[in-house]
Amino acid sequence: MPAPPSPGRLTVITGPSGVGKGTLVARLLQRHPGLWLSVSATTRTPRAGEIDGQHYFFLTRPDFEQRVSTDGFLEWAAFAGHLYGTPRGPVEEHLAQGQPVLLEIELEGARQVRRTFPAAFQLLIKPPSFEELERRIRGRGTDVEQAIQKRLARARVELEAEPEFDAVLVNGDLEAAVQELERLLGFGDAV
Ligand SMILES: Nc1nc2c(ncn2[C@@H]2O[C@H](COP(=O)(O)OP(=O)(O)O)[C@@H](O)[C@H]2O)c(=O)[nH]1
Ligand SMILES: Nc1ncnc2c1ncn2[C@@H]1O[C@H](COP(=O)(O)OP(=O)(O)O)[C@@H](O)[C@H]1O
Repeated sequence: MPAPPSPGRLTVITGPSGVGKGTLVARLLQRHPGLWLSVSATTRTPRAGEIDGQHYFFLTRPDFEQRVSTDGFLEWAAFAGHLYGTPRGPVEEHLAQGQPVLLEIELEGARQVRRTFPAAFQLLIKPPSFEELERRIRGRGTDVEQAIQKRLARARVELEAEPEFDAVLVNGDLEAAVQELERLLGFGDAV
């Protein structure tokens, strides 16, 4: 059983698109408001209902590249034709204040964090099956076919990286998965 997230602990959550990372993290944050979730920057266009500064910071590609050149990202990567990055300043500030920090990022970013923050806890979320993953991406209704195809192709690579992770969580039954996530992060039975 891992120790409760110590003050200033960094946790990385990775997993294929549509596996339920956002859903799980939202439930976790509701139950544990002391956790802080990093808001990423991206060059992709907002989906219906996504708010700039809340779900993502939506940047133009030149603005994103400018921030790369000034070392403004803790990590960044290309995914399905767009760029995604973790703004460095807020993460460092929250960690310095002793607050546990969550990053919800794809595989290449997780690998970069493994190099720069080797003490970070790295968790892979898996679907019960590939067919269920595809059902969830399609059922979400947020992506055009081309974006779905890119995400499914990438999903196979991400799932093959399982041995790189400190822990693996299968998101089958949602409530059971939230409880397992709490256990893995050291919250025990606390709700
Ligand atoms: N490396 C990296 N990946 C990110 C970041 N923010 C989000 N991602 C990942 O980018 C991928 C695509 O995210 P998104 O376009 O929101 O699609 P979704 O995963 O299908 O909801 C997901 O795997 C996210 O975890 C980031 O700051 N850095
Ligand atoms: N345990 C689960 N069982 C069934 N559907 C789920 C589960 N977790 C998430 N979903 C659904 O799957 C879809 C993708 O979830 P989402 O959180 O957007 O994934 P991600 O952030 O990993 O791309 C959403 O429609 C969500 O409601």
